[in-house]
Amino acid sequence: MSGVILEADDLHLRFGGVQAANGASLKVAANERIAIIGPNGAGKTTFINLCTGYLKPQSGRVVFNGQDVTRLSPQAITRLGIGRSFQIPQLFLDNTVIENLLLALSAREGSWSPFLAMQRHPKAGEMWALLDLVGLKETGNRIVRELPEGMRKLIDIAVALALEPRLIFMDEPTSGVSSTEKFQVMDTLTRVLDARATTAVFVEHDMDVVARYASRVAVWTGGRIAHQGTPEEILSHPEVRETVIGVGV
Ligand SMILES: Nc1ncnc2c1ncn2[C@@H]1O[C@H](COP(=O)(O)OP(=O)(O)OP(=O)(O)O)[C@@H](O)[C@H]1O
Repeated sequence: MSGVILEADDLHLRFGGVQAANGASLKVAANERIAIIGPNGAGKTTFINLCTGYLKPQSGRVVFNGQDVTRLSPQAITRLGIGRSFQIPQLFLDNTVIENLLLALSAREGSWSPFLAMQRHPKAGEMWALLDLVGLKETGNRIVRELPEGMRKLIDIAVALALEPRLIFMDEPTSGVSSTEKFQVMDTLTRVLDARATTAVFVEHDMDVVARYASRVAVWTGGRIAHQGTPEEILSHPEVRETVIGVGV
């Protein structure tokens, strides 16, 4: 595979009696859109946590752009260019959208800008441009708590993108989003990722979303990949249909 930017190699992590990563390996090439699917408890979130520094494996390694990042902190990994968004958006609910974006940026720079100085932040212009790109410019001054889940998802992703990652891991970008909003959220997201040449790996339970937006699908079971291929190959694979899709992924 050419243009590999991230390689996770043979990751193992056990929580008590649960082998959450059991030889998890994945190569990610620039500009891919990889969907990770699999049953509950298969180790999908654990894999994201291992690649983004939130968990450390008992063995195996993660290499990003030729650098071993396995033991680095989440902040150090973020600074190197790996972003992530969460299943439940990690936002300051009582602050405005733009304050959330600026705080993320301040955190990356290792500073803590007081909220009152936010609007004068040197990057404020850039943040408004990013909000415009995700179609949320009108909401910049709204308090996050007041916004619907679909918007919060996009804001959480915008917070990750504010840090200008080359690669972003997204844990269920459409969970909690209504079925009418999900394609809108994903269309916006794809447009922004394309505009910024950002590679993406996302956990997804919605097979319509997988079919429409993934360039490759990795099927997770028992802490590692059981199958991978194009959406067409994977979504028509008899074993995947029976063991993964059939159980209500
Ligand atoms: N911090 C933890 N401590 C103990 N066990 C954990 C921890 N995190 C995950 N696990 C266990 O590891 C296994 C894999 O969990 P993980 O959340 O990675 O699965 P998942 O595929 O993301 O599931 P879901 O689709 O439900 O989000 C599960 O059995 C889970 O209970």
